[in-house]
This record gives sequence, C-alpha cells and structure tokens, in this order.
Amino acid sequence: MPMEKRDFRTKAITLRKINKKIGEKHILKDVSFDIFMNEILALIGPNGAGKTTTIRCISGIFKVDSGTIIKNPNLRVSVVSEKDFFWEGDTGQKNVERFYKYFEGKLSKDMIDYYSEKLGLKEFLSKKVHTYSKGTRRKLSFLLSLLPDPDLLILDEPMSGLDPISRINMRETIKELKRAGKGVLITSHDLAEVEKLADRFVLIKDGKILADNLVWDALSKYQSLEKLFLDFVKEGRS
Ligand SMILES: Nc1ncnc2c1ncn2[C@@H]1O[C@H](COP(=O)(O)OP(=O)(O)OP(=O)(O)O)[C@@H](O)[C@H]1O
Repeated sequence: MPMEKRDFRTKAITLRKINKKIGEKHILKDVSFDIFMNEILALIGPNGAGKTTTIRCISGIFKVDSGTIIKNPNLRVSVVSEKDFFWEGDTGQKNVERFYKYFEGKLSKDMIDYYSEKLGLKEFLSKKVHTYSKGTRRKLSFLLSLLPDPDLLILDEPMSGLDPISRINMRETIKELKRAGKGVLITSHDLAEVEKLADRFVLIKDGKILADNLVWDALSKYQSLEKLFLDFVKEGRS
C-alpha cells in the first residue's frame, strides 16, 4: 500500500475549488491552493488573471459563488489592498494613531518605531498624507497592516512605486516577519523580486491555477521565473 504523503506545515488558509463570477464574467475557476504559516507565497499572473479577485475573496470583500475557504478562526489577518486608504488630511503619525485605535493595535510602540525606521518612513510621519509620493503611501499602508500584529499578511502589490533601497528594506522586513513565524501572501509583477523574496509561488491565468511550486524547485528546472512565466502564459500551457 503506498504511504500517504503527509504535510507537516501549519496551514493558515485553504482554498478549495473557488468560483467567482462578476456579472456574467466567470473570473475565478476552481481555484485551489493553501497558504501556510512561516512561508512567503507569491501569487503571480498576467494583468486581469484574477489575483486581486482572489485576495478579495480571501479577505471577505467578495462572496464566492462556490467552493470553500477554510481559515483558522483565531488567525489575525491583515490585508494591504492595491489601493491605499488613509485619512488624507492627517499626518502619517496621526493615521498610525487612528488605525491603532481602530484595529485595537497589538504591536508595541517600540516595534512601530522600529518598522517606520526600517521602511524609511520615520521622516515622513510628521507630514500630511496627501503630500506623500506613491512609494511612501505604500510604505505607510504596509506599516498600518502591521499594527494588529497579524499572523498572516496579505499584500497586493506592496512594492509598486518603491525605489531600489526601499524595496530591499521592505523585502528584508517581510522576510523578518516570516522568520518570526508569520505567513505572507504577496502579489507582484516583478518576477526577479519574487525569486528573491518568495518560498513558493502560485501562477494564475484567466482565473485558473496553472502552477503551484517551490521557487527553488522551479528555478532548478527553468533559469528564471520569467522563463517559466513565458512558457506557461505566453505558450498557453495549462
Ligand atoms: N468590479 C468588477 N467588475 C467587473 N469586472 C471586474 C471587476 N473586478 C475585476 N474584474 C475583472 O476580473 C478580472 C480579474 O481582475 P483582477 O483585478 O482580479 O486581476 P489581477 O490579476 O489582479 O490583475 P492586475 O495584475 O492587472 O492587477 C479582470 O478581467 C477584471 O476586468
């Protein structure tokens, strides 16, 4: 009798056969994958593939038409959506304070200081948010997502607009969070970044999962994730 393959990783969220229609358009088609604690998972795919829709289903903004999303009920989840939401007329610091209160913040004041320093955000906190650049807005959204001290972070394009140093700082911060045992789901179009950051990737196209693999495993077969992406997406493999 063949031995059952057992997985000892701790699951944070399980998606099984998720289907989602918006109007008449079938956006997600039997989407299934797992999100684990202590792992950085990248959700990649071409424009319009269904990445943000998947995140909206996980975070409960969208109700799925069929399929199941199983979440550990005690799991604290933070979502950084593709659009930033702030009190625009307030300073970054005031936003931090308001979100802290709103989300019943769990992160210590020292850790808030640590992350704002690490993300290169500290000098901007005294300025009003409507004056922020795109990259600085992304950094503030990321900082705000850390305030509830989440177990799982869901990050939709958190690095868009970041300069190279800020990108390195955010990458290091995300890896540090993972080393602390947290799970991370991130979307990105920057496949070189995904190679540096993620442990595993899920590739989605036209609402269907085409690949779910460890990054190192994929890189041992393909020279780069870009090559794999072209093979699966451009060549129309499914
Ligand atoms: N509110 C909506 N109404 C109609 N169609 C929608 C809506 N939201 C998303 N879609 C469609 O769903 C599909 C998936 O969109 P989604 O934003 O999930 O893709 P994505 O993979 O995140 O794309 P991108 O990489 O461009 O951000 C697209 O065809 C999009 O046009």
